[in-house]
Order: sequence, then C-alpha cells, then structure tokens
Amino acid sequence: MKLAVYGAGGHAKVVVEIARQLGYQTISLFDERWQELGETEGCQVIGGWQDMLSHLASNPDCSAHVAIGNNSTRLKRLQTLKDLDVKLPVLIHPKAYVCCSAHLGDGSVVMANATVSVGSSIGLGCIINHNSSVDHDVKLGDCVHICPGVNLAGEVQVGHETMIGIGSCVIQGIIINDRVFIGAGSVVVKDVKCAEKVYGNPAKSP
Ligand SMILES: CC(=O)SCCNC(=O)CCNC(=O)[C@H](O)C(C)(C)COP(=O)(O)OP(=O)(O)OC[C@H]1O[C@@H](n2cnc3c(N)ncnc32)[C@H](O)[C@@H]1OP(=O)(O)O
Repeated sequence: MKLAVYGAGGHAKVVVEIARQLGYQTISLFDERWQELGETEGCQVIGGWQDMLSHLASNPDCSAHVAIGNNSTRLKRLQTLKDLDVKLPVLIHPKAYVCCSAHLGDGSVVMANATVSVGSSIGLGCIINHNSSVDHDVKLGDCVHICPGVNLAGEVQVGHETMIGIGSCVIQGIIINDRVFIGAGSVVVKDVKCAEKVYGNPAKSP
C-alpha cells in the first residue's frame, strides 16, 4: 500500500508511525520545506505541494493524507484532493477504540488510546489526538483538532476548523461553533460562538 503525506513536521511523524502500523509500505512525504528537511521519521521528503499532485496523478494506486496541524490549511489542501478524487483513507491507530456505529470522514486520523464512542459523527480531516475521548452522539465538523487528553461528553457539537486545546473537557450537549480556539486545560460549560478564543475553568473569552 502506498501513501503520500503532505506535511513533514511533528504531526506528520505521528501520522507516519500510524500508517506503518496499518501496513503502508511506501510512504512519501511532501512539504514546502522539503530541501531543508530531507527526511522525517525515516521517510524521504521529496517535494512540495505541486510535486505531490504530480506524484498522485502518476500513481493512481496511491492514497493521500494531509498532516498539517493548522486546521484551515489542512481543510484547503483536503478540498483540493477531494476535487481530484484522490483516496483519503481514515487512519486509525490499532490501539485506538472506534465504535462500529461511529462515522469518520475522509482523511481523519485517530491516534493511540483515543476513543470514539457510539453514534459519533466526525467530519473530513479531523485529528483525534492521543488519549482523547469523543463520547456518544458527538458531532464534529470538518478539520477539527481534538488535542491530546481532551474529553468531550455526550452530544457535544463542534464546528468546522475548531481546535480544542490539550487536556480540556466539554460537558454534555454543549455547542462549540466554527473556528473556535479552546485553550489548554479548559472546562467548557457554555456554548461558544464562532471564531471565539476561550480558556480557563470555566472557559471564557479573555
Ligand atoms: C500534539 C500537540 O502538541 S497538540 C497542541 C496542543 N496545544 C495546545 O493545546 C495549546 C493551547 N493554547 C493555549 O492554551 C494558549 O495559551 C492560548 C491560545 C489559550 C492563549 O494564547 P495567547 O492568546 O497567546 O495568550 P497569552 O499566552 O498571551 O496569555 C494571556 C494570559 O492568559 C493566560 N492563559 C493562557 N492560556 C491559558 C489557558 N489555557 N488557561 C488559563 N490561562 C491561560 C496566561 O497565563 C496569561 O495570563 P496573564 O495575563 O495573567 O499573564
């Protein structure tokens, strides 16, 4: 199995490790800094975005993943790949637990020790990071990042391109809108409006 990964930074290292666990034998990395990076996690970084598109065009059996931490950049790149009908598999670490009734959008990644519970629906290109839990009937939009150690209670809704900072928790039924930034270690007990940055316990705007 072949995988082309866009992005070759810290997040890409974790993605490469998961892809290897899942049996991808040929992993090619692409990043605009490819000349300075050389290799990441034992994989050669062989070009930038245009090179990745050429590589995918000449290798129709190759799947792709966008391993960029920035949610809006990740979404733009994924939309281009979707328009080109590139295969964008969901990457689930063998030590993650994803219920069979959960739905994961193309290009999402679920890291080790994360749990995605019953009835959850996760959009395109989401990152469900290490040791996080997404409880029953949670809905995530596209390119949401659930950082390590986050706990989302049942029926939480999270909008597109939102980042929930490391170690935060969100009580049941809360609605967090698009492009929100929740600071590390926050306790979210009220709905959060679009593009707000909130943090603390209880989480509030600064
Ligand atoms: C695998 C991975 O690495 S995934 C990446 C995980 N990373 C994260 O989750 C990072 C989340 N980022 C944060 O929490 C950031 O601190 C932010 C975005 C909330 C705030 O960043 P900034 O806007 O730059 O705020 P800044 O650092 O200037 O701090 C402003 C004030 O808020 C306080 N503050 C900042 N973050 C937090 C927080 N999470 N909780 C409580 N207080 C905070 C600061 O102590 C400071 O207080 P002071 O004015 O009394 O000194």
